[in-house]
Amino acid sequence: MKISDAYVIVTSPGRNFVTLKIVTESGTYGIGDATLNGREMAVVAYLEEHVIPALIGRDASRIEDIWHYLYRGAYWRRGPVTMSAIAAVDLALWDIKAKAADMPLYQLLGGKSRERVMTYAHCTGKDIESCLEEVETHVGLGYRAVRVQAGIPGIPTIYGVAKREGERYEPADSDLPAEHVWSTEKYLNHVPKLFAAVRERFGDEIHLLHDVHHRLTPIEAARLGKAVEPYHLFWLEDCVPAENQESFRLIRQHTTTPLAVGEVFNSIHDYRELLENQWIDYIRTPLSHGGGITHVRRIADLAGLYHVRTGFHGPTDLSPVCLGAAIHFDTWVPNFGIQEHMPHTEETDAVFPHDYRFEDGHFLVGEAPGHGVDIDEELAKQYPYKRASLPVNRLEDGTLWHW
Ligand SMILES: O=C(O)C(=O)C[C@H](O)[C@H](O)CO
Ligand SMILES: [Mg+2]
Repeated sequence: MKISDAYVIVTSPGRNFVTLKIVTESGTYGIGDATLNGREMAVVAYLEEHVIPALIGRDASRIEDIWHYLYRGAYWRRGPVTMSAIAAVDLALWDIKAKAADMPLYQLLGGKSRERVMTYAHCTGKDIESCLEEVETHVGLGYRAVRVQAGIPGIPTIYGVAKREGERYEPADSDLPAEHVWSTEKYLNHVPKLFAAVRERFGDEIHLLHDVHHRLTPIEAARLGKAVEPYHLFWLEDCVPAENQESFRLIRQHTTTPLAVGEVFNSIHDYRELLENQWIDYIRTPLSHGGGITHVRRIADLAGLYHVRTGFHGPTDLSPVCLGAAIHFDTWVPNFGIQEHMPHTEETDAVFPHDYRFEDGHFLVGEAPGHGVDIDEELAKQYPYKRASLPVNRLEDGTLWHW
C-alpha cells in the first residue's frame, strides 16, 4: 500500500475548504479535511512544502508510524497549523485503511456503540422573539437539542447572529477582519432572560446549549453559569479563553452548569489539567484540528476516565469530510455526548458527495467503505479560493478583546 501521490485541493463553494487527497499504488485513495478557518493557506503551504514530499513512497497502512513521523519528526510540536495538516493526513489514511478492509470506518474503530448520533442545531435571532421562532422551526425539524444565541440590546453585531434576517450566519465574512464591539455587562444582563423565555415557551424536555465564545473572565463566567442554573443547560461553551486551564477551578466552584471547552485546542496536553481535575464536562476538538482520529481518540479515552463526553465542533467551516469522519467516530466512541450540526450549503454538499444522513434530530452513519465522503474535483475547480477573515472584537472603549 505504497503512497504514490498526494495533493491539496482548495475550493470555495460558498466558503473556503482545504482537502488533502492521498493516492496509493493500487489506486485506492483517501481524503482528509485540512480547513483552518481564516488561515487556510498556511495549512496548504505546510502540507505542500513539508508534508507531501515526505509522504511519497511510505506505506499507507502504517498510520501510527506516519502520525509520529509527522509530529515528533517536525521537531516543532502542536499548534493549529501543524495539527490540522497532520489531521488531514491521518483522516485520509484511515479512509484508505477502511476502504482496503472493505469496511465503514466505524467498524474499524471498534463497531457501533449506538444506532444514531444526537446533534444540536444553531438557533439565532436578532432578539429573543426571533430566536424563539428559530427554536420552534428546529424543534419542528426533529432536533432534540438547540444552541440558542440572540442579539444583545446595545451591541450592534453579536457572535452567532446573522447580519440580516433570513441570511446564514458566516463568521469569516470579509476580506480583512471586520471590527465588532463588545459589552460584558449588557451581555450578562440579557442572557438569563433569553433562557427564561425559551424554557417558558418550550418546557423542560429540549436540550439547550449556549456559546460564550471566550468573552468572559472566570468570575464573570461563574456569575453566568449560576444565573442560568434554573434553565438547566446541556452546556455552556467556551465561557473563558482557556489557555489558563486553572481558571476553570474558580468557575467550577461556583456553578453546576455543565461546561464544554476545546474547539480551539489541538492537543491532549491542552486538556490535561481540565480533565484530571474534573473541571469540564465535554471536549470539543474536531478531528480535523486535533491531529485526526489517531490523536483525538486518545483525548476521548483520557476524557472517559473522568466522565467527560465528546461534543465535537461542527460548524460549516469544517468540511463534510471532517463531519463524515466525525459521525463514524461518534457512532463508535463509548463516551459520546452530542455532535454540533450547522448544515452545509447545497453547493458544498455537491462538491463533497457523502453517505451520512440527517433524520429526526440525529445523524445516521453510512455503510460505504471508508469515511463515506468523496470530493468532486472537477466541480471543486469551479469555486476558486477567496480570502476571508474572522472578525476582531473591541470593548466599547476600543480595547482589543476576545472574539
Ligand atoms: O460552532 C461553534 O461553536 C463556533 O464557535 C464556531 C466558530 O466561531 C467558528 O468555527 C470559527 O471559525
Ligand atoms: Mg463555539
